[in-house]
Amino acid sequence: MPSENLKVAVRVRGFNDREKALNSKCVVHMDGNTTTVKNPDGNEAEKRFAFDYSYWSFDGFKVEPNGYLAPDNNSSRYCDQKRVFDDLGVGILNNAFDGYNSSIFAYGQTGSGKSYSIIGTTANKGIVPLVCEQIFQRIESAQKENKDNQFEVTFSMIEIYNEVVRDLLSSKGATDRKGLQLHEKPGRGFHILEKDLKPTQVCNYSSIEKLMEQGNKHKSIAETKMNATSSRAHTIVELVFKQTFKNLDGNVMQRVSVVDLVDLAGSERQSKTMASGDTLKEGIAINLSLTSLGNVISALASQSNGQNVRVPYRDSTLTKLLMNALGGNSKTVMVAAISPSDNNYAETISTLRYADRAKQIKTNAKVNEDPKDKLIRELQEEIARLKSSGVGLISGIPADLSKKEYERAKKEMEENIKRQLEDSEKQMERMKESYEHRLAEALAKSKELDKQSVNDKAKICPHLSNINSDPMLTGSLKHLLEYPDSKKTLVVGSTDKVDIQMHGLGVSDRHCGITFENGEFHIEPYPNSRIMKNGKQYEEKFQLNNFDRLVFGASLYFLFINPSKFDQDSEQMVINQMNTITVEKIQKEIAEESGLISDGFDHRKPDELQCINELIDLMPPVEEANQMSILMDKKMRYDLMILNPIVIGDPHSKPRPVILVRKFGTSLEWIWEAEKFIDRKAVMSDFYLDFKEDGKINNPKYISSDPFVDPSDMPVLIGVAVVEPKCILHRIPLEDTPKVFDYCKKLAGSLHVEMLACDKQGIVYENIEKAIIQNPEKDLKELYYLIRINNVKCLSTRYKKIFCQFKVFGDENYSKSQVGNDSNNPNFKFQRMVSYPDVGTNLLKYYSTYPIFIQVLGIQLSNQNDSNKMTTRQWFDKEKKDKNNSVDKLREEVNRLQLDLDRTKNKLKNVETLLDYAEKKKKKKIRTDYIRECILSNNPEIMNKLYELVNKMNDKD
Ligand SMILES: Nc1ncnc2c1ncn2[C@@H]1O[C@H](COP(=O)(O)OP(=O)(O)OP(=O)(O)O)[C@@H](O)[C@H]1O
Repeated sequence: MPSENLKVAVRVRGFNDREKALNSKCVVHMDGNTTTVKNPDGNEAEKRFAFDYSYWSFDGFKVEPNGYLAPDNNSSRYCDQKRVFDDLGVGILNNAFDGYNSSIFAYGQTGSGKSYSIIGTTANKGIVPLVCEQIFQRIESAQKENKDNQFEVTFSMIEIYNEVVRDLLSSKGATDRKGLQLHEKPGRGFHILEKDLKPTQVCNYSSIEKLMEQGNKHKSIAETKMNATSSRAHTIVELVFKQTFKNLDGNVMQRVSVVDLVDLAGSERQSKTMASGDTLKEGIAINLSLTSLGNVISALASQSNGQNVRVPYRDSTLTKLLMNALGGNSKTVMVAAISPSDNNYAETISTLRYADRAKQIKTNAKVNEDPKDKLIRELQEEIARLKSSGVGLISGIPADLSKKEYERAKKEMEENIKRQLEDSEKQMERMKESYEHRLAEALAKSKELDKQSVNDKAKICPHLSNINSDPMLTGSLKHLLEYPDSKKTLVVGSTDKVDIQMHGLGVSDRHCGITFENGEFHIEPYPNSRIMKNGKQYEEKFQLNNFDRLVFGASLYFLFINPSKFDQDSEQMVINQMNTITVEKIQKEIAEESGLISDGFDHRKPDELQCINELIDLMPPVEEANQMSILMDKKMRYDLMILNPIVIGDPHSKPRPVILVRKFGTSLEWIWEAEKFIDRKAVMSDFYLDFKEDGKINNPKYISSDPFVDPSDMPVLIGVAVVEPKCILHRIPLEDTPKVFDYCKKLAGSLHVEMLACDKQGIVYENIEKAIIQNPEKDLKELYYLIRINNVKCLSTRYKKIFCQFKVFGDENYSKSQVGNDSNNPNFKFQRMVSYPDVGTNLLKYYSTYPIFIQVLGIQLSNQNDSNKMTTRQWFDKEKKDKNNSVDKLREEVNRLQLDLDRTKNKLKNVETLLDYAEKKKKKKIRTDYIRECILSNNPEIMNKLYELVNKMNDKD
């Protein structure tokens, strides 16, 4: 079989709710096999890519009554699941029957539609279920044709998270932290030993469906139990397909083909992780596999172009396992899933570039022969050889052999051949037996799965159904609310001694009770447990209604479903509800309830909406980090805030959510960018799992670098000072003492700054009058100046080693002053010469528009350390109480002010009415003591007296 290129398909989905709310524009166009992406900034040419297939699933579809998305008319360009299967899935099926290995892997950012193409939904099945479904249909017809043909299909489902491989079909294996070991075998690459990962034999599609259900369930459990994020995991479904049949010569043949279907982790984290620049993440292989896959693809592409480069398969678990799929014996397809939206432009381009490199890869698939098949073939050859050699020997018996000797040799030979023939036939028989035995086992297992299926029960029984950030995992966990015997309360908790076991951060051993009384379900939270219903936290018992959204602990989301209360076609109703409720919606509800986002959310400007969406996404991990801090008593607190980048001296960025990190009982605090926090949270989770296993914090990995906090000797931003540099365009010297403000816009100190125009040699113009340029637009051809930061006056004594940094037009990196002495008012005498030998319009515009932001940084000193006075939980409780108290105090103050204001308004009104009265009575003057009395009094009787007095007044009074 000649080598062939890896096939690449690109698929663009429709806008999701978030993109619609952001009023996104579609930047992707497809024409034939060409995909074009337009830069939303409009100042770049369109980028074009050509792939084997371009699938337009953006628009032009209708929803059929069973939920299937189909083209809305004959001329529609919409590409549905069937088309993808016809193009890619059928090829995989054919390969499997022809004895070739095949692999398909989906690449793209989170939410771009990878799982949709690979797995799909109940109504819109993807490649995996369709391939599995059709494999059995083909087997059935092949067996009808010839009863002797035997087919065997085994199924396995694994996940790679943080470089660890886990068996998703085993409840124990899915949460085994150490995972499965990879072994290398020459000629076979890396694989997992059968004793560790025993593929399950399957005999029909429904057993695969159930295994996938089970795999998803374990994936959801593993995600919460291990505090991991499913979009960072790679899922590999492997089908091994064996065919045993007689060839035209009547010889028994066996063909084995391996089909790998890979749903890769979201690709966007790769770039963001790298961008966060936090070195601590290297303590854990957050997504080493995806980075390595990129490197392997690049190397293979270079190899295909004739370059002699090493392919770094061994760098990661994923690349080891995909070694064959990518560069060896396999026919491979890659689906690049992209979002149509302008907001995702950068990610889309990066996905398409990745795919573009992948399409250059060449693979070399061969028809596979199973080792057992090889054995059979060898045996048959042996038999043939023996038969023929026997004959040869008989016919070639030396002439000098006596007749007796000849007869004996012939007999011996025949017996030998007979024995060997019997042995080989027995061996073949045994192989057949073991196949039948395994098939019986598979059938028994399939029946077992049937018994376990809670999905059927959930159609009639009230239950809690999980909501996952990966829509594919939503509904994969169901807790039935069944009350055995006289039980009135089902206890929910994290141990195996409760009725409903839930794994997840912040779920206590005994978290809450669910009671069924008078036809209604109620939840009673137990002390210190976090339970939310429809966005609101409850500490008292509350009632459940159909489709209530529940949060247990930090981030376990469930929907309450009581089918007995449905009056219509219940199943469809549940599916419809499930489809509309997402983790994002639940988080939005919580954010609204807590006042983090206010009314009018949907009418905000796209930039603001984007920022709020990012904030909503960060809420669960922030809650999880706080829970881990409590459980490990780390004395740390994480709070979300929106940072206006101008306050940190970055005028070119948009407002964004960041995390304020504080150490209780000290003045230490840090601001972490979202990317850094997300990476750190993954390390914290790993750390936490170690802690949970050992009960103590002793992993040497974290002794020197604690993921919960930054090292105390790391400089932090104290504040920013702003200098207006426009005068330097006129060569007018500037001496200023700008104030330094911190991120809360509080005064943090001041600087002494000078900007002095100079010549090319750095000599300051002495005659200022002569140096001045009236019209820089016309006359300024070159610009040289010195910028000096003479000293900093920092108001707080909680910093040492203070220094400044800034950028001016054209700078890539910051100019840094030297580090000051340990005083908080260091004298730097820092000076830098800035040179522009060619002044252009951009420079003039920049200096006239933007100030220079000088950042002041320093190392924090903690003036007090009361951290250990209380446990982290007590610190949280205290802050909550203090906040409530301060809210109560504020409320009192507001009420008092309101009363004062009402009183003042009344008094003013009295004065106005008195003056109106006087005017009506044609009085030109009014006595001041009457007005004073009017202001002081609020009594109607006195007011009436005043009217009388005014009436009696004459203008001489
Ligand atoms: N071609 C499509 N047609 C209709 N809906 C789609 C299509 N592609 C994706 N979707 C929908 O978009 C959402 C996100 O898709 P999906 O879960 O497949 O993304 P993903 O890339 O696998 O994300 P993750 O990395 O989180 O697993 C899902 O609700 C899915 O049903």
